[in-house]
Amino acid sequence: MTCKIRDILKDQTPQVSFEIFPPKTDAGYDSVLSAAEKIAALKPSFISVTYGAGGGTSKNTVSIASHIKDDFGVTSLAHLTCVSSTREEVHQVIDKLKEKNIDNILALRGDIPKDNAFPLPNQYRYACELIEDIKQQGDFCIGAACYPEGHVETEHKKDDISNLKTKVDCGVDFLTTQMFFDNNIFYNFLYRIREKGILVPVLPGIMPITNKKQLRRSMELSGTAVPQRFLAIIDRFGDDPEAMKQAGIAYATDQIIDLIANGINHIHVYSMNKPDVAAAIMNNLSAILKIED
Ligand SMILES: NC(=O)C1=CN([C@@H]2O[C@H](COP(=O)(O)OP(=O)(O)OC[C@H]3O[C@@H](n4cnc5c(N)ncnc54)[C@H](O)[C@@H]3O)[C@@H](O)[C@H]2O)C=CC1
Ligand SMILES: Nc1nc(=O)c2c([nH]1)NC[C@@H]1CN(c3ccc(C(=O)N[C@@H](CCC(=O)O)C(=O)O)cc3)CN21
Repeated sequence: MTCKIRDILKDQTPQVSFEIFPPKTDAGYDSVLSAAEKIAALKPSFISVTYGAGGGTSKNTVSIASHIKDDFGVTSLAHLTCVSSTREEVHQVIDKLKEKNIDNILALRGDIPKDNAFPLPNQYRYACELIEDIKQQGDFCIGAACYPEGHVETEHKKDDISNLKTKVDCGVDFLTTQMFFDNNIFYNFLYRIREKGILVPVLPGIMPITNKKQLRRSMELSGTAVPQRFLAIIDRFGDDPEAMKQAGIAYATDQIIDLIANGINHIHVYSMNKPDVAAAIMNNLSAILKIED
């Protein structure tokens, strides 16, 4: 049985998906798998598995994504980045994904590692080149990333949207957004891209910030604006781990409820490897996720 995310996204009942990252070393493998199992037990619409956040690659993404699908019974979305690999290496990973019958790939350029030369001659430069290769190699459902506040490397927001249109036209089935902490930024972005003819489903990406260190790391990755309302939370609760966790989960829940209230039915949550955070969010939404349109 195939389970393509583009088909899941046709369902108009509110649904939540989660993201996890593979271990940095093999020693962490079992604990990540156990977190994935607990998150899968919450029955999200799918679980995505990153591939070297902040640069680099991961040899465990394919294996974790295949356990999620085959052993834990939840659709998986394997991230694949192309900037830290040769074309040949990328083709080998695509082959492995095909072998394991993984239907969904999030095709990313990837973060540029600090000490690497970029772009390398004859290697990948943009996500759209990766998308073209994935399409040639198999029948995958392809997702890609988009940036409601503009990509950090792009000078003009309008260039970012025209680059996004080029990317989507290469054969993207759905988009996930970079994290944002103010829903108005997302609504505005959605309006602007629809106006430019980008019509694929867009999943807002919500990151529950449950400690101070994570906020710093997330800001480095995304360059996202942090609203005053959220800064006040960090200021007041940042040094009390339990209070910060509760406030971060409540803030993310509030964003999700507002999105669902405004007709956005599929939400991607960057809860990363934290089953307790994922469970708390699901619990906060228990009645809302049963509502039919
Ligand atoms: N869920 C996730 O894991 C997410 C990851 N990211 C990360 O964001 C980074 C960028 O990845 P992608 O969005 O896939 O890259 P991309 O290739 O779509 O865009 C990268 C930059 O190049 C520009 N660009 C794209 N296509 C172009 C073209 N044809 N001509 C000229 N300029 C072009 C874009 O405007 C942007 O500034 C990666 O670090 C990725 O890992 C971002 C959001 C979510
Ligand atoms: N530029 C960019 N690269 C990404 O890989 C990425 C995004 N943006 N935005 C969306 C998601 C969010 N991602 C994230 C977000 C936070 C952490 C994080 O907090 N990492 C901590 C903890 C790691 C650990 O516990 O081992 C870190 O310090 O790296 C990781 C990946 C991955 N994704």
